[in-house]
Amino acid sequence: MTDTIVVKIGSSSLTSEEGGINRERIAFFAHELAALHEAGYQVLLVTSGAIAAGFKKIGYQTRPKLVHEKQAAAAVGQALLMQAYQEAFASYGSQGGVGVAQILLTRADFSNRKRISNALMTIEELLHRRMLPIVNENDTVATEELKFSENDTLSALVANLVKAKRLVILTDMDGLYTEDPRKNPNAVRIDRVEQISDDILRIAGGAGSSVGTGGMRSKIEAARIAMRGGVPVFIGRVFEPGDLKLAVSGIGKGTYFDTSLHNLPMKKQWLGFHSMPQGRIFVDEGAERALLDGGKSLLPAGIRTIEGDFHPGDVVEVFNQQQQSLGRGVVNYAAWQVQAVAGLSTEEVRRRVEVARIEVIHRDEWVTLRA
Ligand SMILES: Nc1ncnc2c1ncn2[C@@H]1O[C@H](COP(=O)(O)OP(=O)(O)O)[C@@H](O)[C@H]1O
Ligand SMILES: N[C@@H](CCC(=O)OP(=O)(O)O)C(=O)O
Repeated sequence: MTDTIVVKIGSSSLTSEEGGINRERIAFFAHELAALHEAGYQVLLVTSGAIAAGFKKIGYQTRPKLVHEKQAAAAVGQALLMQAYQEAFASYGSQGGVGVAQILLTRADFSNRKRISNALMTIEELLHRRMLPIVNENDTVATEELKFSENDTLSALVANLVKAKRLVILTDMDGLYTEDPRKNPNAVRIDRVEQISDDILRIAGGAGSSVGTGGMRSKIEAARIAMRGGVPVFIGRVFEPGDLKLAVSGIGKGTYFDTSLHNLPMKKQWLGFHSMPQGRIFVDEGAERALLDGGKSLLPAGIRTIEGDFHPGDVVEVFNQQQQSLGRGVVNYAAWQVQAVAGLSTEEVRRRVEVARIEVIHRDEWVTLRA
């Protein structure tokens, strides 16, 4: 079955603070999405930006606050937004680009079985015909939603509806930080979240920029909805060509909310969630790739340094050179033995130490903690 990716782009990434569409950014995102489509994925875009795109044209100085004004601005802006996407997608590649379709939904539609099954059938037919559906809220009728005015929840509902492989929520920040980086520049990014606890919701704070409205909080709440539906989520930034593909493949600039660990066999769940690592092993790029992408075992050749005093059978945590945790595994070596053979070839290792298995961590005893 073809994998489906739902990408949500917020107002702050598409429009300027003063209002109006940022055509350069739309062209950039359209080409990123088209590249994903061309790579064989089924791609759906959930886009905001109608109000932000339309309010100036209708004569408001700043983003309107009253519901009927927002609705009027969105009615003007939605057409401008779609026109900008049409043009941008059509200009992709040399084959006449990628065809797009407009879908307008309200959250209430999701609680009406008939309406939502109609929406799903439409979307499936569009994807089958290799069109790229572009979804926004139907702001003309969605008064309740407009008060909260954010598309994050909508994107999670859409991702669950189409059983997406991943929901990618793009914004102007490269992920969830320990605090709002606009307020505290020393805040640190959280690379991975396995469970959306109250602490995580607390650090997400309130609403964000002046053109966007949901802030980080609504993105985290959306991530929770998607994760409950079994869809892993990425929240982050796509800024340079190729960034979207990286985000989809698990190495993007942002925070991953992953449900995959919940589907692991009991033994690996224990390894990932509950074990107490006795040491840390730092590996080079080759070993990182072998562990994350290749499903391979960890050999001494890829090890740079270690910390802690562990023994065969203990659990250790493995890090890359950027100090990011890659996962955990059961070691077959004592700390002193790893120290003695780090960076050496298998042949050399056999000459220097006597161990039960040549792999420092066998792949069957390994669990990846990065997406
Ligand atoms: N803990 C946090 N980590 C990252 N960003 C945060 C955090 N708390 C609040 N924010 C704010 O959330 C904003 C993104 O939300 P928003 O402006 O609504 O974006 P969008 O229009 O893309 O949906 C960021 O610009 C940032 O200032
Ligand atoms: N549906 C409306 C509002 C969406 C909105 O501002 O959402 P977001 O930028 O995701 O917080 C629009 O397109 O302007």
